[in-house]
Amino acid sequence: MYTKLFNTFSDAWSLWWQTGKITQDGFIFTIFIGVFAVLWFLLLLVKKPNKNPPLPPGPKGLPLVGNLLALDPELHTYFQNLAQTYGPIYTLKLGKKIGIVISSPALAKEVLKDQDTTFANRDVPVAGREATYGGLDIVWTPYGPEWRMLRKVCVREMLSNNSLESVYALRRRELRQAIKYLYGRAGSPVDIGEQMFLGVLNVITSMMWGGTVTGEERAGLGAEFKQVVGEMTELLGMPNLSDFYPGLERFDLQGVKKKMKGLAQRFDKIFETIIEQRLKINGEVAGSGEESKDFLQFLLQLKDEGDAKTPLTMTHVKALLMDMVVGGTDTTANTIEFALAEMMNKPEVLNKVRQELETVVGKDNMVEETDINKLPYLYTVMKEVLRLHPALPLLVPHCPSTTCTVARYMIPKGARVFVNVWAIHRDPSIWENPLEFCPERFSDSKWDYSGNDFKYFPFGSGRRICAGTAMAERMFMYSLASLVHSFNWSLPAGESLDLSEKFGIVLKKKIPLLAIPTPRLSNPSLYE
Ligand code: HEM
Repeated sequence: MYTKLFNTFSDAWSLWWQTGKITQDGFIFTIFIGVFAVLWFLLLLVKKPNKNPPLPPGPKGLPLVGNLLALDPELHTYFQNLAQTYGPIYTLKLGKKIGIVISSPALAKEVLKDQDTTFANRDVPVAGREATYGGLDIVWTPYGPEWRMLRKVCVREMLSNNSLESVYALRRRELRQAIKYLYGRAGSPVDIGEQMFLGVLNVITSMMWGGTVTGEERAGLGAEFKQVVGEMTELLGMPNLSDFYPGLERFDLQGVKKKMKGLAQRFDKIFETIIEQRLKINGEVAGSGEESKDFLQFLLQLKDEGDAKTPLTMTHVKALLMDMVVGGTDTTANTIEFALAEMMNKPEVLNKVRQELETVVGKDNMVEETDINKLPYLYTVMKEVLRLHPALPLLVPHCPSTTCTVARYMIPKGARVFVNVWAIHRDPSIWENPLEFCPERFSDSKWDYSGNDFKYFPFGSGRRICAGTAMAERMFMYSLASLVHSFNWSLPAGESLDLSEKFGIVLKKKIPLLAIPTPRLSNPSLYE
């Protein structure tokens, strides 16, 4: 058989040579194709086809460290600048970790809506774990039954509109307290962020366990608590080597873990004391029907009687208290501070808000929370400040639970995904004069922050959307309306307004706003 095949082949060979030049050209072509086919076949054998799509593009990094050395601490602006070069999705190599940065509405939608279940997880940083008893709170618990249980407990019992309605008296009391304090400081500069922080903290702690900070303690403790929460949110946003090289965690080279441990312990001591006192009182009044009706009481009851499949432990109780204190205070207080600063910088906006308040509330009355639904212009101020200074500029980073594809790029399981909502809110292709503070852009109420529009989503979107939106909205509107209605505001002599930001997981003013209140209501007794 081989002889027959050889003969056929050599016959064809001589025929080619004998049929002249054209045949010789054909021969060379055939040889070329043959060699090419063999090489291609060999290549296929050596290199298996790569079915995985590539990672998104990104800046070249150095061996071992990747792009870590180039990171700027002001991550939101740094990420925005890189997006100009690498586009709306890019990769950063952060030591052993892959970071993915998303900066367009279409891709934010793909991550937070189309593939929400996959991305509803967190890559828990060492600082987050240290602050929340090992990540046992709502913010850091992975998506699943435990997270659902924690979120349901908080939203239903504390943060829903119905629960909030039932404790309006607490908010009113705390806000009146704050206004009275400011009245006492008339003519002297006050730290607006600090006072608003204390106001929100008091509302939250009184909703949780009935405790507040008043009188003499107010100034001192306000500053202390604000500093502790501020440092915690700064550590949560800071790039930490222990997150990028898990093997280095035990060395804690930047001291992030140690610092966070110290800060968290300060709150833990308060929580322990309060829980201990409550358990003692509960023992004393058991069965008399005189038990407290606050959030802590509900949690302690749930701990004893809750679902056996997903139990609520004492550690969960403390982690939830930590979430409310850390997640609810700085976010809301910083937003109110930015709003007053932006309005003082644009007196025409401040005057418009004031006029609206004079019409709806009048100079002979203090603002009530029921008034806030009748203040549409103030509402646009809130939306605009949340556009320009979203409290969480990169949301809380998300993390896919499995390797997946976004925009034809591979996003590996466990990557840290930053959605740069700050950059989307300042994108000139979406917003006219994006850097200008202009509440009127929200006049047609086209935009809301329910998480359905990926051009504007200051509270996030999807399963992990902020759990405290209703509370933030009420506290912001009620506090800002009261500040503007009750006082005229001016800067200390020789000071100028600074509107720059400082990055942390929660954005804050680089320079705190110090402003002087001058009472403006008709009757001093209103401030009592
Ligand atoms: C102006 C005020 C606030 C803003 C702008 C804000 C914004 C956000 C954002 C962007 C997220 C992350 C969403 C994501 O990961 O995709 C978040 C999460 C969260 N927020 Fe807020 N927030 C505010 C106030 C509050 C308040 C007052 C509370 C509670 C008292 C609160 C509780 C939470 C919690 C528990 C989470 C974690 C949700 C989860 O992972 O399931 N926030 N918030």
